[in-house]
Amino acid sequence: MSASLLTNMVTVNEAKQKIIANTLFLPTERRQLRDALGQVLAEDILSPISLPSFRQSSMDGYAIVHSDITFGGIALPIAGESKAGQTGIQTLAPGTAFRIFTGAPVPDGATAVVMQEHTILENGHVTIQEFPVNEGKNVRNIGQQIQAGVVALPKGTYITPGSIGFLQGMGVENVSVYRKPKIGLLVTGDELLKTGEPLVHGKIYESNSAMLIAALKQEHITDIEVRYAADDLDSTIAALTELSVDNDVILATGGVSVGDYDFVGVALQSIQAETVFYKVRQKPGKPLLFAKKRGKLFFALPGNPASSLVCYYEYVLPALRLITGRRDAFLKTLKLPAKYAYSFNGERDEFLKALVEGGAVIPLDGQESFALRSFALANAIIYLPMTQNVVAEGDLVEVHLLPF
Ligand SMILES: Nc1nc2c(c(=O)[nH]1)N[C@H]1C(S)=C(S)[C@@H](COP(=O)(O)OP(=O)(O)OC[C@H]3O[C@@H](n4cnc5c(N)ncnc54)[C@H](O)[C@@H]3O)O[C@H]1N2
Ligand code: MOO
Repeated sequence: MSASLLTNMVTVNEAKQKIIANTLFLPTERRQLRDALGQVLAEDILSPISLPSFRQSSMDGYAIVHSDITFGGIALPIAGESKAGQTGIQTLAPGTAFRIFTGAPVPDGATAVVMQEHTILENGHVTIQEFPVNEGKNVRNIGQQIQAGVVALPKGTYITPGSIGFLQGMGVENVSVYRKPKIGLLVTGDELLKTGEPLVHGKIYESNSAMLIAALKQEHITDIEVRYAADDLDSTIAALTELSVDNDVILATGGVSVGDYDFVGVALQSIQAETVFYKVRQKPGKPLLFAKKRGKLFFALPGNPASSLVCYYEYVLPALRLITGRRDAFLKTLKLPAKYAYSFNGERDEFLKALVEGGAVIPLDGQESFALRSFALANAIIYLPMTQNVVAEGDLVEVHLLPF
């Protein structure tokens, strides 16, 4: 690896700050609301209508004038019916009741709805057993949820199924959102076999690409171009060059350390990507490299599977979220008591695969960077800075929740 790549190792915090400082929003696009799940609004959405847009009954029962009910047991003649979907405007005369159903328009003049469990129906009359009946009872008012013309959802909102339901309910069809990134994924390593190929001595089944594609899918990112490069400089340069044409973010796995066959760093230099940092004072994932070129981001992830995935969650995922307009870019962080003692004496901060259970966090067995069994069972990562290298049972530790 050439001298200029051997920059000083950065700390975890410095690396994260550099990612924040080097990410720009991707362009926006207009999308059908129903296709915008997992994207971020690039505009304030003003409510085109009030919700509800007419007075609605929230119960099956009888619409009345509440002041008619001066004592319990008053009987009112049933003068009409309002059912959900009814479009004509109806008017209720004082001293009468309307049969009404949930979601139906409350007739003009009616001031309350009495649920049918509080009534007795006999000979075309309804006896109201409730007293007093408060004005507005069981009536959803116009604009009670939201008034027309106000901000329904602000720019920067992450679109969830709840957001889609809310906007759909006010007739919104299209929204402006930040585009999802296109990802180029470079897999390097002469030892790698595809599933189905016979296992021979010295070879392993390639697993990082499936793992990273799955992680991207959890972020609703599916536009992924995968290339494989042999462990030589020319094919690594060729693959990175091709992946840089159409993609916004290029991820490489493997070949980023100092071995004679680790070409990713040099190849990135050859294509004039500017190294932002190389090597982070962390375990696992020390040789992580972050570079950029004309707005495109390059992450060279260490080949060890657990290192790759830790670096994805701690650095790549936040970068992907930042460029797509998300404010909550980093994994959700909380402090929890450790269920078991743990200590280390290395000179790097540690990320531990962990399980949050019953209000505590368990560091899992098998933290080596080649081992994925612990990751397969984990729902969180414990972050231990070097200043907290001895953890006693019950000590509070920083926990990063994995997305599920
Ligand atoms: N002399 C030194 N050697 C190493 C250092 C160091 O500082 N000095 N750092 C070690 C650390 S820490 C890591 S992490 C690894 C990173 O190595 P590379 O990124 O160059 O990755 P490779 O050598 O290509 O592979 C490492 C390991 O992972 C397996 N691998 C790679 N790709 C895949 C894949 N797609 N699917 C499954 N497994 C994969 C590969 O077979 C190796 O076992 O370097 C240390 N060495
Ligand atoms: O930093 Mo490496 O990821 O420990 O094995």
